[in-house]
Amino acid sequence: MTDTNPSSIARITVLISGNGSNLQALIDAIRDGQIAGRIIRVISNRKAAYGLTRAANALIATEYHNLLLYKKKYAKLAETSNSEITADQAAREAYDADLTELILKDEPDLVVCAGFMHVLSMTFLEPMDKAGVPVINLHPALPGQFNGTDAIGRAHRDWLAGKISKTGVMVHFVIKEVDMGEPVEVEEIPFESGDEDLEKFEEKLHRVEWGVIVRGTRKAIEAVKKQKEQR
Ligand SMILES: Nc1nc2c(c(=O)[nH]1)N[C@@H](CN(C=O)c1ccc(C(=O)N[C@@H](CCC(=O)O)C(=O)O)cc1)CN2
Ligand SMILES: NCC(=O)N[C@@H]1O[C@H](COP(=O)([O-])[O-])[C@@H](O)[C@H]1O
Repeated sequence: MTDTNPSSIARITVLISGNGSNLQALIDAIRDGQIAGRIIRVISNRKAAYGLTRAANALIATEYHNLLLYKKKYAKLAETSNSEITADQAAREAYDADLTELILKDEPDLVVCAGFMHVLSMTFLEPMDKAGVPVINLHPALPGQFNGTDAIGRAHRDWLAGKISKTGVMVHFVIKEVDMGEPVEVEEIPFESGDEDLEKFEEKLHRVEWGVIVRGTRKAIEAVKKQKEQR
């Protein structure tokens, strides 16, 4: 991508699992010219993800990539094989390899995990790295804190227990170790009186996320551009 031609528009693939409010923040930011990019495909690991509807409404290509099909296929294979790895691990690795193929055929410049609730294995990360396509993830916690699922609930409980006084949101590069990749954009959220209600606090945190995912995606695109110009 260079600044003087249309290919300066970054091709972005977004992975989701749910409501898609962060996907919507990206769609709106691109529409408003805040991100020099185009979402070329939205892929969900859950069929009922409302984010698929948001993508379709924005005329973005969508795909449902179904892990269950792989689990059924490899459970059957396991009955007749003495493979070292479990059927579940084989299913996940095959799923991830096919997910990579699905993504790379679109020739994206960047992949954004926006509430993608699936731990990615090396059969995804290695080919993406080899293809030079960075993967970033939005996580509702500060670097090194509350990795994994239910990060918001866990932070909120620790605050109520007097263990912490702040949490936050980050966008980070995706590596094998979940939520341990280099941060790209971080915003702290100090807990305040009135945050005792978890549902209301989650709404406050989601509003912070919508800004962090836009700034983090923009920074990642700038890093990709710089890297390509240095080649
Ligand atoms: N290898 C990596 N994969 C993913 C990362 C990462 O940093 N490294 N980030 C995640 C997103 N994520 C947290 O930000 C996350 C998503 C899902 C899980 C998890 O435990 N998933 C379970 C299924 C849970 C469910 O279906 O509700 C699983 O995959 O078995 C942990 C962290 C994207 N992937
Ligand atoms: N570990 C990853 C994780 O917890 N991601 C979280 O999933 C939600 C997706 O919301 P959305 O579907 O409305 O964008 C967001 O809160 C995001 O931080």
